Parts: sequence; structure tokens; C-alpha cells
Amino acid sequence: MIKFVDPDRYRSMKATGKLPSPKGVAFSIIKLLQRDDFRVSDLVRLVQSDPAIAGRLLKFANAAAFGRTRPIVSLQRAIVALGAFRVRDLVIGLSVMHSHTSGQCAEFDYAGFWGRSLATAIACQELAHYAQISSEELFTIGLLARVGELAMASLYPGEYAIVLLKARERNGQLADLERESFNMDYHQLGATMLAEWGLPDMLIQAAYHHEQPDLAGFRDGSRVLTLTHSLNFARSLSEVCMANEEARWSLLPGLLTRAARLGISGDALNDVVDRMVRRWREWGAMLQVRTQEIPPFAEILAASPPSLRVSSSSPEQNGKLASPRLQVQLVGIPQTELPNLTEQIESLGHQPTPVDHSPEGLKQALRQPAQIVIADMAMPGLKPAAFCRLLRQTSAGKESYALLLASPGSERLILEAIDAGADDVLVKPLSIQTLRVRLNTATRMLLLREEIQRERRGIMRSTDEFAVTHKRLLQEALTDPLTQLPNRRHGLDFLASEWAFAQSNSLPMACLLLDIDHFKRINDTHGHAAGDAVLRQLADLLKRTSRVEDLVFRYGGEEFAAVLPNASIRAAVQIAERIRSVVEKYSFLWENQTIPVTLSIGVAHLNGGEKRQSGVDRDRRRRALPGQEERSQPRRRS
Ligand SMILES: Nc1nc2c(ncn2[C@@H]2O[C@H](COP(=O)(O)OP(=O)(O)OP(=O)(O)O)[C@@H](O)[C@H]2O)c(=O)[nH]1
Repeated sequence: MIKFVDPDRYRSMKATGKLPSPKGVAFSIIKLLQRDDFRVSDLVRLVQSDPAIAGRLLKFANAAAFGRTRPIVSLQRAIVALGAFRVRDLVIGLSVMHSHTSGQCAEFDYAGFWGRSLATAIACQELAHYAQISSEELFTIGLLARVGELAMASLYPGEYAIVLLKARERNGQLADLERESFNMDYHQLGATMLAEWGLPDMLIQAAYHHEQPDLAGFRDGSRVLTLTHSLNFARSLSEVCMANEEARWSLLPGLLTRAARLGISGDALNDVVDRMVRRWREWGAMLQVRTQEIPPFAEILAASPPSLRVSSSSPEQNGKLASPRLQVQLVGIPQTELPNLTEQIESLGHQPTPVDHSPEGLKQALRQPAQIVIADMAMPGLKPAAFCRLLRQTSAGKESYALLLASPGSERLILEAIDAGADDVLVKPLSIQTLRVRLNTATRMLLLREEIQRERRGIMRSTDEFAVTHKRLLQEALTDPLTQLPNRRHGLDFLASEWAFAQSNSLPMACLLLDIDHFKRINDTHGHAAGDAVLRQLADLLKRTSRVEDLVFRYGGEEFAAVLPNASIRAAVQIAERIRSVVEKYSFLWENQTIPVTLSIGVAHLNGGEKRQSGVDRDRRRRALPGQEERSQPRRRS
């Protein structure tokens, strides 16, 4: 249940003029679409008056997959393809974004807010087919899901800055702190604004609950729950996109779990994220929104945790090593110092391997670095910072512990090397005690990294398992166990979304309801198991005779239905006749006996956007009427 802001309070907030709102063309479009008699030509005229918006709508229309092979070049076609209400929602999103790129609240990161919101919007679009909702609607709701935060910052810039600081200091829930200070939170304010702008209820519900989808009380398997989970995942992905490397690392487990809930993992997840990031960067450049470059997702997952720096005050472990003998590579150590260092390292129980500083030796060290690499900062031919950077470029080098040996007075070089990825620096001359402490620290760090890696592999494994189980459960929830066809719930959901799509895009579509004639007699004559076999064989036959774009499902009992997107009434009747005749001629077998089966088929049709009730219901009423002589005929209804 959404708790909207009290209407009187909302009215007085609006009266301040500070509440974010769609301006100019967007405002006029809202007003136009509130009228029952609006005309598409008026909408086209309005959009044309703002060339920036017109250009973006064309890009959206061309990006959307409407099965067209040629690009849409006219604004009128773009608006028809998108549908008037989606145009309205998109324009609202873009307008609010453009008129609120900065503001008065000192602690509110306006650029970061829109960067994150745009990333959420694009990620939502990538998930459109999971949520079975048009990608433009998802774009808008992704962009505006947190508009309540922006509104708080606009209404109460001073007080909200304090709330934001508190939330950061205490690492607390922003919404709780908002309620303490303003007696409302950004979810409530955002939902109230979206409702005022006329966005569809399902999108508002998803925005309101997207932080905690499981507490919303939505029915399992419902579209609104999938949509809310999609938004939840998209938001989490947007955080990953905007985070620095260190913060990104800690966000990954949450992101993987959310992806698993949607049944996305492995290569599919890598593809979704990489495509999303590419489009986010493209759209960010076009809309002047802040984005940042991030590595391919597979690389992010494969990388080790960000380097943990060693402090020189690490406690000594009584001279005892925390792990068995480690490989220590000695790179570029002067010949005069090498024997002594080698001996010290051996006496501490590790295995030193000297590498000379010739180009070949360095290449070898970089190609196959040991667990601990000790390099002399004065090695000829390569600056210490460059060595560290090269070392960190390879996956084995990322795992190594890099320890540099410095001469006194080389502070600048030390700082550069630390910045370039060195883990620790030791200043010469070295005592055996210092070396022992530092090698013990290195050992502990290596063990810690290994443990983190193990934990991460565990998380990845369980997320993968979770994704597989989730997919299987979802599959089961949507499949009829006897025939393995989509079940009634799946079929009716598909029908509803195709119906809405056809209506808003003025496309034809049809639905067939197929009923086995006198099925009760088959059960009574041959037994229930024979009836089951007929249902299974018929399901296989229907699957084989339907087109790829159609969906055949078991409506219930001995009734099946077929949703035929983009089918004219003529095509639908032809398909129905073909199915009827194939079934009539087919030999249904049960224990070496042939059971004759015939079908009666009802045809419901939507002609170019004409509004009707569910075709299935209408057919059911109609089907109850004809007498027996009318059986086994397609019945036409448009
Ligand atoms: N074997 C089997 N029978 C089923 C199944 N589901 C429903 N039925 C049977 O299907 C029969 C449907 O009976 P009716 O609704 O009278 O349909 P009908 O005999 O085809 O009559 P008309 O629809 O008027 O042609 C009932 O006997 C149900 O028990 C099933 O999964 N397996």
C-alpha cells in the first residue's frame, strides 16, 4: 500500500513553486493527454516545438524493437510507434532531468543523482523482457524512481543537507531520517508526484517499493513484483556504475544476488551489464549527464579485491611465520646486497629466487611473478612506479605482494610507487627483525586475499545455483505439468501484454480458444489415462502447427488457447481452420487404438486498436451457445 503525502500538504508544497515539475512542452503534453478527445496531430505539433525532445523521441522509437527493418524518420511515425502515453512519460522524465541539474542543497550531489538515475533507467530498459513491460515505460520509471529525493532537496535545501550528512555519518536509512525530520519520506513524496503527472499505477507501485520488493506484498510471479525486482536490480547496478573501485567491490555480492533473483547469471549477466554501461555512456554524453568508464563486468568479477595497504606498525607475530614457505622473487637487487638478503630470507623459512635486471629478467618476473616480489627501487632501466604498474596489469601480478627496497631520501619515488600499486616499502639498511616483521605482514595479507577470493568464489557459486533454481521454479510456476505447455496464468499474462501492445500501436491481433469436442466421452469410454494421453498428444500437435511468434497454452481441462500477435482476422481464421483440419486427420493413439478427436475453435480479434474486453471471455460466452451440429468448426468473431 502506498502512503501518499496528504493532499493539503502537497498542495501547499506545490504552491511554494519549488517542487520539481515537468516544464514547457512536457507540461502541455500532460494537459493535452488529460483530455478524452486529444488528437495525435496536436501531440505531434507540441513535440515538434521542442527540437531537442523531438530528436530524443526519434532515437527512442528507433531503439525500440518493433520488428521494423527500416528506420523511423518522421516524428509522427515515432509517436505512433511509441504510443501517446509513453511519449508523455518519456518527455516528463527528460524534462524534469533537464530543469534540475543543479540546486540549492549543499549536500545533494545533483550530477551524481542524475548519473545514477540515468544508469537505473538504461539498466531497466535492458531488463524489459524479464519484466514483460515496454522498455520506454521502464526507462521513465528508472529515471524518476528517486525523484522524491530531488524534491526534498528542492523544498528544504538547508534541513535536507543536515539529514543527508546524518545519513552518511550513521550509515543510516535515509527514509527513516527523512520521516523523523519532515514526517514524510522520499518514497511517499516521489509516488505522490508521479501520480500527479499521470504515470501508470504499476510503475508508481514499483518505484515506491523498489528498495524492498519482498515487503511490498505483491503476489508471487506477478508482473508488478518482477518489475519491482527489476528496478531493485537496476538501482543496485547503477550504484556499481557510479562507485569507485573500492566501493564497487563491496557492492558486488548484493548485485549478484539481485541478478540471480531475476534468473540472470554468468555470461548473460556480463552481457546485460556491459551493454547497459555502453548505452549509459552514450546517453550520458547525449544528455550531458555524468557517467564514468568502468571495465568489462567479467574483468570486475575476476579482479582481486582492491589492494589493502600495509601499515608499518603491524604487530609482530613473535618471529613465527603464519604460513608455510613462500616463493620470494628478488628483482634488480645489487650484487653486493644479494647474498646477504638471500640468506636472511632463507633463514626466515622462505624460498628466494633472484631475477636479474636485464630486460629479459624483468619480462620473466612480470610474466610469472612469485607470491612475494621484492624489487630494488634503484634497479636500472625501469622506474619503480612503472614496474609496479606493469606488475598490476597481469592477473598473477595483481595477486602478488609487492615490496620495494628504497634508499634513504627517496620519498618522492616511494610515494609514486605506492600510488602505482606497491604494497609496502622498506628503507635500507635492512635488519633481520624488520625483514621478518614485513614478511610476516606480507604472509598475512596473502592469506587474507586468498580467503576473500575463496569467499567470493563461494558467493558466485551459490548465486549461480540460486539463479538455476529460481529459473526452474519460475519455469514450473508457468508450465502446465501434464502437457508441458505454458499454463493459464502464463498464457493470460502474455495475452494481456500483447493485447495492450496491439492496442497502443494500432496493430491487429487474434486469440483462438480450442475446445475438444465431447472430451468427457473419451474419458468415460477409454479411461482417464487415455484422456491424459490425448491432451498430451494434442499439445504436441498444437506446438508443431503454431508459428514461432504465437503462444499456445492450456487454458484449463480440455480447453487450449492460442495468442496470435499481429494476425489479421483472415489469417486467424485460416490458422484456426488449419489446426482444426490437422487435428481431425491426426491419429491419436492409446494402447494400439485410434481415438478420433475433433476441435471447436472460437476466434476473437482485435482490429487496429479497437478496444474490447478479453477475447477469451467473450469466446467462452459465445462457445456456450452453439448446438452440437456446430461443433468442429472455427467460429469467427471480430
Ligand atoms: N483425462 C483428463 N480429463 C480431464 C482433465 N481435465 C479435465 N478433464 C475432463 O474433461 C471433461 C470436460 O467435460 P465437459 O466440460 O463436459 O466437456 P466436453 O465433454 O468436451 O463437452 P463439450 O465441451 O461440450 O464438447 C471432464 O470430464 C473432466 O473431468 C485432465 O487433465 N485429464
